[in-house]
Amino acid sequence: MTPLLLHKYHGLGNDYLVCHRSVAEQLRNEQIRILCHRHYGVGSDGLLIDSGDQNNPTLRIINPDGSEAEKSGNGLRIYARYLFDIGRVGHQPFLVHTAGGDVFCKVHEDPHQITVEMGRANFNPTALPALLDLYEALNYPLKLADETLSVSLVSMGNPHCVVLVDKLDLAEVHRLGPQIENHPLFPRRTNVQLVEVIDRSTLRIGIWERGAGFTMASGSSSCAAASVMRKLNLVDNRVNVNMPGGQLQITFGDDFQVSMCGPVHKIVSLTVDEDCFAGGDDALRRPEGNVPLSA
Ligand SMILES: N[C@H](CCC[C@H](N)C(=O)O)C(=O)O
Repeated sequence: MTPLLLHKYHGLGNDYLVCHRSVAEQLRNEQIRILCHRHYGVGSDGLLIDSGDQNNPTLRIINPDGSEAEKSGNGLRIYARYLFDIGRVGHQPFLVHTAGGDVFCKVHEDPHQITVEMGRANFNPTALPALLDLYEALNYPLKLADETLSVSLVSMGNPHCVVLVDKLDLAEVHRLGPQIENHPLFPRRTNVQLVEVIDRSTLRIGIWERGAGFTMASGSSSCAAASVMRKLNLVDNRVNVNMPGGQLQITFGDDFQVSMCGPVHKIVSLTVDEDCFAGGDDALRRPEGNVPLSA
């Protein structure tokens, strides 16, 4: 086994491990999940795999539950900064391939600031996918076990279900997030955002990520929430999205082309000891967050 060299970065507290595909190819899906575990591994909201070749940067995104995401906004900003740090790119905009579409990234003169052209917000439910034969699903009544919610669906290359609320309550994100993430309407599950409109240029959002759960921030969620609020004419073309981890700036071009700008910070480069995996898959049956009294 060649050394398992990893790099850890975060975008507004949405933290990711980054590795070259030559490292990822040595890892089983269960081992990636252990690496993401907050107590038995390095801990992260996912693994970013530097795929493609020297001149065709390609990003794969693995969630902590082992599922693969089509796109990640914070992940793309982190990947762009990683490519800058290893000297693969400079300050000129460059193309990155993802399963959710090709995007242009730009590392600013201050390399803590990265802009990503995230593509066009797609309001057609089949783009998520969602099992709805509708052209758009805005203010759609989504039936849950104990209630019906008014939701709006949008794809940023990955799926999003946006819930407009009068006042953001993060406890509601924890309560509703898993129910919506796993709703049968979404054959590949979905990311979830609860959104409070502060004014026509400011949102507060809470995020429940597909395959990751509650996160401090999410780039594609910020784009999704802002796009739905723009579609509903509740915000203008420049929106500051506030999350527990901080703020991203979202800007709309023609036809709901979405641009996202925000920070990235590097935490550490490290080599993982193989002993990390010696405990087998037991770690995957252990709690991640605050350990419950009945553990
Ligand atoms: N869990 C997400 C991918 C990461 C999204 C988020 N971290 C971002 O910054 O966009 C999904 O399965 O679609």
